[in-house]
Amino acid sequence: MDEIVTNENRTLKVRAEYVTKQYEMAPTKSDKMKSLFLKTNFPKFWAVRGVSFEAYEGETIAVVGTNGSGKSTLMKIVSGIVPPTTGKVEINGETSLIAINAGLKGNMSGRENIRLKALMLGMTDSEIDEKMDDIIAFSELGDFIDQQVKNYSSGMKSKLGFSISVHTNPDILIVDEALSVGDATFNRKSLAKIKEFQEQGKTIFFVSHSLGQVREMADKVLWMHYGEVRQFGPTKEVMDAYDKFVSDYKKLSGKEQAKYRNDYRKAQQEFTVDKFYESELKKQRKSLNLDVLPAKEETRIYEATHKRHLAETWSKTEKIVFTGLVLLTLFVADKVVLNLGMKNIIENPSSLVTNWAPSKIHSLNERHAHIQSIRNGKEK
Ligand SMILES: Nc1ncnc2c1ncn2[C@@H]1O[C@H](COP(=O)(O)OP(=O)(O)OP(=O)(O)O)[C@@H](O)[C@H]1O
Repeated sequence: MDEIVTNENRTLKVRAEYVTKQYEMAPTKSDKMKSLFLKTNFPKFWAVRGVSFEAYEGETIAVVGTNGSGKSTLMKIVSGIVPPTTGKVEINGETSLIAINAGLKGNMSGRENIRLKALMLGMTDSEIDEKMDDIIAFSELGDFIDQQVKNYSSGMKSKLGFSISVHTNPDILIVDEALSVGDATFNRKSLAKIKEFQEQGKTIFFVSHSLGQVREMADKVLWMHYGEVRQFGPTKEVMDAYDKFVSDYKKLSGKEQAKYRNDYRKAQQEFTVDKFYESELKKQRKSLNLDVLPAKEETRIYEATHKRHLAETWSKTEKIVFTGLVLLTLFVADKVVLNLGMKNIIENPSSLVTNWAPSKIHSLNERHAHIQSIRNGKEK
């Protein structure tokens, strides 16, 4: 991404343009598998519909919205775990996603997970050795650190994930509800850590249902509403509008609420990139007070709104061949090459492609060698 600096001398860290994510509503896991490789007719819907925003160095952005509005999906796209269907996200720096369970391997101990995740995030062995005690102490897991993570409660997993991420010093931190599952003491400590990051000028995204926390911590709020950005701007302005929406919605009768939800869900099913392109053109023409935009700009918007992610353009056969090769590689490499876990890969095989972004290949190969040596050492 080209270095962009605002007139307040702030560097652009994340730019999302016309991002969408389409999911298939497959009822069971095996249906989901089938839909990856065979032609199926499960209904589709758009969990994210044409989201654009920019985030600068030093900004703390809260992502709010009702359940299922697309907050986590958007954060996974920003952190590169899930590819968008169309549109693009440009990142200037290293992201670290803290979500309950994110990137933790259940069949390994907390201590082994610390080493693995830290290696994947680019830390060297000696840096990890140096920070290991601090990470364990911050996580408050005590002797449980040597237990397998699959036996942890969700709060314990969140504490471990949070502790690892804040000690790996990312410059773009994405916290997805991890702040709400710990106990009160841990949450206070986590908030203090986030404030420390704010003072250091990092870019922070956090998903939260705690509206008080949002007002206290965020500079800006991104309000997601049924997959769209309903509003993005200064905290007070957006939160006042959000509070008003919540209180108006609560005043509706049960029947009216159901109609409201159904209308939006229908819009999520009927969304198309073509319709979105047309509405985007109208919006821009109106804001510039023009009947038509310059042809070059209309073409640019067409291409940007229709740009499909590589992983989403593959044919079913290509997916079968690629997945077969990947499963074989993972088997040989003892399933730790990308720290994704089988469940994630089955649910979202294309995440493998995004994690092999060209700029990361060199370091991932190096880290893989490290990881292998840890595994070999452990098995001796
Ligand atoms: N892998 C998936 N396959 C199919 N649908 C999915 C998948 N992941 C998310 N969804 C759907 O996408 C929509 C958005 O989900 P998402 O988790 O992003 O919402 P959210 O705003 O984070 O919700 P919450 O506040 O409840 O955590 C939901 O309708 C969800 O069911």
